[in-house]
Parts: sequence; structure tokens; C-alpha cells
Amino acid sequence: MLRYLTAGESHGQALIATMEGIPAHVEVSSDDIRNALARRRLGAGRGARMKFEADEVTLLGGFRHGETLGSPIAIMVGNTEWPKWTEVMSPDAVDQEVLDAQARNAKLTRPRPGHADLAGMQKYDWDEARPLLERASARETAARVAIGQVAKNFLQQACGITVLSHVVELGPVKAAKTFPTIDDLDRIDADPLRCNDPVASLAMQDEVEACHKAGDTLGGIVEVLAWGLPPGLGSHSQGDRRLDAKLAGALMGIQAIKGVELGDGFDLARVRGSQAHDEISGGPDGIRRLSHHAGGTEAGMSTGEVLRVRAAMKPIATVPTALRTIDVATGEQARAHHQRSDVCAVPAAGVVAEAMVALVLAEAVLEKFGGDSVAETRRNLEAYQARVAEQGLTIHG
Ligand SMILES: Cc1cc2nc3c(=O)[nH]c(=O)nc-3n(C[C@H](O)[C@H](O)[C@H](O)COP(=O)(O)O)c2cc1C
Ligand SMILES: C=C(O[C@@H]1CC(C(=O)O)=C[C@@H](OP(=O)(O)O)[C@H]1O)C(=O)O
Repeated sequence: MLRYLTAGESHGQALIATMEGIPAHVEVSSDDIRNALARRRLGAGRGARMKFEADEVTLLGGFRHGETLGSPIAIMVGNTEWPKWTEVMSPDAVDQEVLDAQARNAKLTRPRPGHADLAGMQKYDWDEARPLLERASARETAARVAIGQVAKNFLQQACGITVLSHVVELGPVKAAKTFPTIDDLDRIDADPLRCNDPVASLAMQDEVEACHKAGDTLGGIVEVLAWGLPPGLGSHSQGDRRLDAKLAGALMGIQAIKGVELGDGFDLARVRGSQAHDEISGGPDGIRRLSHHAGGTEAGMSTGEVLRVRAAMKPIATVPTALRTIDVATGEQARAHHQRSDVCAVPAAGVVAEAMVALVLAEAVLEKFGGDSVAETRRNLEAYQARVAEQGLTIHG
């Protein structure tokens, strides 16, 4: 069983991710994690904080000599801005004078619509937003990307599975419906919008710029693709074992994601059945699908086709021309607290979505094939593939 947790606050000393269940002998380096975190910082529309703050990676446990040990993993992502926040975020009690000064200067009593601020104050009994926003912040996704990279390395090394994402919509701009391949990954990462369509990317960059000037924010849609999945990950037999349900839950668990669709998703509801399903054809090479509407799952199981899942991100909620709210200290109408924010974080959300998909797939692979070492998982996978081939049911995607 694969399980993981993260801890840490946005302006805390560090984020920590722990993960248990990853087999031994997955090759991972600190640079792999650093590169993954650098990809998450990329992208047009990110705010000032991404420029002056850095992620400091430390592999704390579960690794030795560039490999996983099969024991629990702990990764620390240190925050270089911590020295400026030691008093505001001190884990230990501070003097009343310091608290009073903080209250005078910076008590966040004007909850921001679209954030954890107001519901969190109600639920956890706080009189300001700081204790909520610190954990609700998507800074936390750095920790998930760190362990997601370990899952990606495992998937690649044990099963030859590759996970990639690209931005398909940004506000009103839509990319052409092109299907990137693994070879496009470097080009997509080099694009400021992580978009596979260069013309749409320019229009997206203009949209980000226009929004920035107007003091407004943007959302968009990312698509995650995974190549190399065997058929049969997940199960039809219980709702909570379905691969599509796990993917949807994991992607909806990312801050600001408000919709998820598998394959053609919502569009399938608008066409007739004869147009909606992926017909099956046989032949000497094995089985082939004549279309890719389902997105690589049927009845909660992977089909062996390319997995294709999309996530819709709402526009950034901390709108610079601040939204209306109340001041909870006075009960009076006010404008929401705003210091700075991203105009758009859709390219970064794509990288986070890749990590979440990789974690779900790693869990599904381990559920189906088990294995305490990469070689054992691979051997079990190969035995399964050989049996499927004997049945004459090998998929050629
Ligand atoms: C990578 C990433 C960066 C984000 N950056 C910001 C930001 O700068 N400002 C902001 O208001 N929200 C940002 N968000 C979204 C908020 O964290 C999120 O909307 C908020 O915590 C409320 O959660 P909810 O939208 O899921 O309801 C970001 C989300 C992601 C995934
Ligand atoms: C720090 C990160 O993203 C932050 C996520 C975030 C939010 O509300 O989610 C708000 C912003 O932080 P602040 O309000 O302090 O400027 C982003 O910069 C990060 O992704 O590493």
C-alpha cells in the first residue's frame, strides 16, 4: 500500500513530505526533485514570490546512494524566506508585546473570498485568516511534487510509464486539439504557458499580460497524459477502487481545481452513443481502439490506451483589485486583504497534476503487481503481460 502525507506552512521553515510503500531500488537523486520543483515554479503569470523565494531540497530518509531503500521516504523542501518569518510563524510561544505588535500591523481580519479564510475562522475558532491561509496555500504543492517525482521515477523504471501535462485552455483562449507525444515534453516545458500549440501560447501570454494590467486573474484547463499503462489498473468491483474515481479525487485535491474530466468527459454527454465509445478492432498485431474518447479507462480500469485526464482551475482568488468582504474585527464592509498574488498559476497546476496522477498510478501499480523492489514489480508486470499475450489480448495503442 502506498500512503503519503505532507506538513508545513506557506511561510514556515520548510515543507515535509513522507511516503511509505515505494519499493527498494528506485533510482532518485536530489537533482530529480530539484528539477521537478523548478518546473512547478515556471510559467507566465506567476507572482513576485516565485522570483525571490527558493526551494531547498533535502532527502531526509528512505534513500541511500541514489536509490530508495524500501523504507519510508521523508523529503524536506526548505523555504529560503524563513528568516523573515521566524517571529510571525514561530512554532513556540512569543511575548505578548510581539503578538500585540503583530496584531497592530498585520492581523488578517478581512477574509478573502475564494480562500480558506472565512470558513476556516468559523471551523477552527480563529479571529483572523493567517492560521488558515498558511496551510491552505498552494505552496504545499511543492511537497506533493517532490514525492510525485519519486512516484514518476518508480513508474518509469518498473513499468516504462511516462506522465506529461500541458495547458489546453487559459481563460478564453483554447489550444488546438493536438495530442502531444513524450518527445514534446521538453518543448512544452520551455513554453511560458506549457502549451503544445505555439499560436495559442502567444494568445495566452497576451491574455496574462492584459489581465495583469487590469488588476485581474485567470484560470484554465490542464491535460495530463500517461503512456505505457498496462490494462487492468484499478477495478470495476467497488466504486472506491475505480481508477477514474481515484484520479478525480486526487486532482480535485489540488488547490483551486474545480472540475475533472476523463477523456472527452463532459463532451460525451452531448453526443449519441454511436459517437461516444472507442470501438475495438483485432488483427495480427493485437487489439486496437478506433478512437480515444474514453481517455484510457473503462469501468474504472485502465484499458492499456494512453490515459488522458483534464483538470479545470478557477481564476486566482486573491484578485489585485480586491473583492468585497467584511472586516471580522468590526463587522463592517471592507475590501479583501491583498498583498501580492499570481495572475495565473495554470502551468504550475499542470506540474502538480502530473505529480498527483503519478501518485495514483504508482498506488494502482503496486496494488496490482506488488513488489518490494523495482525488479520484483517489473517481473510481476511482465508475467501478467505474458499471460494477456497468451490470451491474444495484447493492446497496441
Ligand atoms: C500552483 C498554484 C498556485 C496558486 N497561487 C495562488 C495565488 O498566488 N493566489 C491565490 O489567491 N490563490 C492561489 N492558488 C489557489 C489557492 O491556493 C486556492 O484557491 C485556495 O487555497 C482556496 O482553495 P480552493 O480554490 O480549492 O477552494 C494557487 C493554486 C495553485 C495550484
Ligand atoms: C508560494 C507559492 O504559491 C503561493 C500560493 C498562494 C495561494 O494562496 O495558494 C499564494 C501566493 O503566496 P503569497 O500569498 O504569500 O504571495 C503564491 O505565491 C508556491 O507555489 O510555492
